[in-house]
Amino acid sequence: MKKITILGSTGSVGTQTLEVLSQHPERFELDGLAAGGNVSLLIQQALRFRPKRVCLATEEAAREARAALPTGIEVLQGEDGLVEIAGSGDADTVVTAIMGSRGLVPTLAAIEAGRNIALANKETLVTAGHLVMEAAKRKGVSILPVDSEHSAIFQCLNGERREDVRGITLTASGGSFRDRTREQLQGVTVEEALSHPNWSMGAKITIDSATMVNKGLEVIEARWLFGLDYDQIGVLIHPESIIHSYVEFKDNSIVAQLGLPDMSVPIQYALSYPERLGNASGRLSLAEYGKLTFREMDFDRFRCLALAYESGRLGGTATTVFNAANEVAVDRFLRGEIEFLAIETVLEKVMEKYEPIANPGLEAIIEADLWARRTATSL
Ligand SMILES: NC(=O)C1=CN([C@@H]2O[C@H](COP(=O)(O)OP(=O)(O)OC[C@H]3O[C@@H](n4cnc5c(N)ncnc54)[C@H](OP(=O)(O)O)[C@@H]3O)[C@@H](O)[C@H]2O)C=CC1
Ligand SMILES: CC(=O)[C@@H](O)[C@H](O)COP(=O)(O)O
Ligand SMILES: [Mn+2]
Repeated sequence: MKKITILGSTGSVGTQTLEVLSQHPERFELDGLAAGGNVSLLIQQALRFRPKRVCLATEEAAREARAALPTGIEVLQGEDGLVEIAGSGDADTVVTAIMGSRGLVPTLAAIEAGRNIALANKETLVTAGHLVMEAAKRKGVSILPVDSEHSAIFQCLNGERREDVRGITLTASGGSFRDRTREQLQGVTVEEALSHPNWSMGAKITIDSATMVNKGLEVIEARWLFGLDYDQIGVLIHPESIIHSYVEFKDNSIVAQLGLPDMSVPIQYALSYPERLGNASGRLSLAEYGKLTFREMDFDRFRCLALAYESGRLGGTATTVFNAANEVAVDRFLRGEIEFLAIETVLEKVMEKYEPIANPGLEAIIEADLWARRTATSL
């Protein structure tokens, strides 16, 4: 029986992870759950799955959960509770499904405690990939990708020699506005931006998909997960989201992973690896699709992707700052404070003002993250 802790259990990835667990009760047992403010859903989840401990973001939410849950379920609270739930207990695998760089410190705590990581929270690797990968290597734990593209690459690389890899290509749906010109992006609404053509996901990643920041974060995530140079990581628009990504080898062979756009597959694989388990989700029929289409990435149209590559190539704290500035800009857009196109402007201005630090430790990372948040808020 594999014991699982989920950070971010009430979100899109978190709820789908619990569905995977419920499909395989003979294989998985829940150890801990952590959520932000959705107390009623967390209580329902805890009553159904009976973890040993849960955590909520605030004291008020934790009090409400304590009143509703049996005494056998310990209720923790805040950032300290999150670190405790990630690093103590009996979990074999911690699923990091919190949004944002807030996931970094609990992920490091889980690694230090020897847990394997099923990593959905890409912002963790963008913020401090070198620290996470070094800690994982030192502790001998696996970082198993949940992000669909990285799960695809991970599957394509299975049993292959790294020196035989020429490069990888991450596919991008193009997001909510893929058929619009830049001019047609003036004045788009939050509701329009939240309407993803293929995936149902949390608000922040859906906006990232529309700006193409999501693919930028994924390029940086891939650099750390697979130890590649940025020149070896390409992006291709694939509107159907059926080919989840592919690897090209030096003999010109391309190996791709295909499937319906359904996160239960990569979530389950990260939990069951190296085994594959049955999945009640739909099966892909290529005959039904008939054809799959592709378009060259346009870096002038999707300027944020170019900025992500630039920050990745600068290295050090540049990606920390890129990520934190983006988190603030997306939040401001979602609250109606800035226009959609201003997300890009905020990113450009913050990056222009910043001088990255090479090989930063955790303290320097946290400082850079806070600086970027303050700067992105003030623009
Ligand atoms: N959704 C998807 O299909 C995919 C997502 N990802 C990545 O996975 C991560 C999660 O995405 P997604 O599930 O869409 O996001 P959601 O916004 O749907 O969920 C975020 C989760 O984080 C929780 N949370 C927020 N603040 C805190 C806090 N202070 N302490 C503890 N938990 C907190 C939320 O709790 P609450 O709701 O209770 O406030 C919620 O459970 C992101 O990094 C995203 O990029 C990657 C690939 C696919
Ligand atoms: C499901 C998943 O992994 C998301 O990151 C998804 O890839 C978003 O789609 P696009 O960024 O390709 O629009
Ligand atoms: Mn993805």
